[in-house]
Amino acid sequence: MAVYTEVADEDLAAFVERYDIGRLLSCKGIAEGVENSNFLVHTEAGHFILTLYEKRVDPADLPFFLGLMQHLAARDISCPTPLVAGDGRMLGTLADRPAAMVTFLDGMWVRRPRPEHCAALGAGLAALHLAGADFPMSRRNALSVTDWRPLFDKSAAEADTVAAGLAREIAEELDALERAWPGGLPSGVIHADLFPDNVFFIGTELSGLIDFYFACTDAFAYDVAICLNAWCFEPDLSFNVTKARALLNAYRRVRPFTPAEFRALPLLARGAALRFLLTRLHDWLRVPPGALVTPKDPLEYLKKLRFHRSVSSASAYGLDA
Ligand SMILES: Nc1ncnc2c1ncn2[C@@H]1O[C@H](COP(=O)(O)OP(=O)(O)OP(=O)(O)O)[C@@H](O)[C@H]1O
Ligand SMILES: N[C@@H](CCO)C(=O)O
Repeated sequence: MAVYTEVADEDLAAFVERYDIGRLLSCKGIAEGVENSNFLVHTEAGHFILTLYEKRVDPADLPFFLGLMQHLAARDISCPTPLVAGDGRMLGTLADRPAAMVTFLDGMWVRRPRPEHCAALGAGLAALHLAGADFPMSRRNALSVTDWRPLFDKSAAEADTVAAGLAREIAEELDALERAWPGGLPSGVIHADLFPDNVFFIGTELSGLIDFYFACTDAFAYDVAICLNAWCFEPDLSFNVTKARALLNAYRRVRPFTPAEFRALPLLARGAALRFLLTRLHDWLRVPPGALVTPKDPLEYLKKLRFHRSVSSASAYGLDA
């Protein structure tokens, strides 16, 4: 579920009136997503998405996220464009939460991506990286290599209740990644959570990228590694090299990899797998009683991590040097 906050009808109508989008006709809560409360708003001017930012989003980061979407949309990246209210602001307050309205994107996310989808994703990701190059703001990645150990510390004592030996395996992986994590790779704005449920398609054509609320400034190839993890494994968690090759080749046709990025890819993929293993483990151990949210399986990412540990070069991902 992702409607944590109920909004009174008159407050919603007053909020919508701040924008030049005609009268409010209807508003429905959206069940998907886990972080924020989202509503589909219909007005005389069309459909929009209203988001109320819940506690995991730091309000200080909102100008970065909203400014980034505005910047990318102006450079032909199909992403939600924040609406600007009559007072010139993109951010308002509704039901005591920071709130914004963005444009609605057509398309659906793909439950079982095929190589064609992975190729479209690769090209879209590279285009996003290029389009973000002149975005003037920056945001530190709050879930990068130096943040993983403090995050793990919160779950270490209970990790073995999820899988025997998990605490030790994560601790060893952390040691290895902290020692070897590459610095100095080409960096800029990355999405950092470009999973299939954040990418809309119409047929095999990519129609939109959403959910920029983990976006930050970090290595481009790390974003690619996140996508390799999220898009290129089968439901039985076997690695699909055809999908990886499609993703990576489409990416590099738009933005070629440097030799250092090429070499770093297996390590970055391990790091990306560990990042999602750790956030999922944290959430798995803290499901609030009675919550309607289904936590995501941390062990899926343990298996992906083990795969990347067995990889010695980017050619295992279908990439020729
Ligand atoms: N601009 C948009 N156009 C169309 N639908 C959208 C848009 N933004 C969000 N949605 C719908 O709302 C759902 C939830 O959005 P989103 O993934 O941003 O929520 P969240 O709670 O922040 O996410 P998550 O749990 O993935 O971090 C999406 O799956 C999609 O169905
Ligand atoms: N994409 C994340 C959750 C939302 O950010 C995951 O699958 O763990």
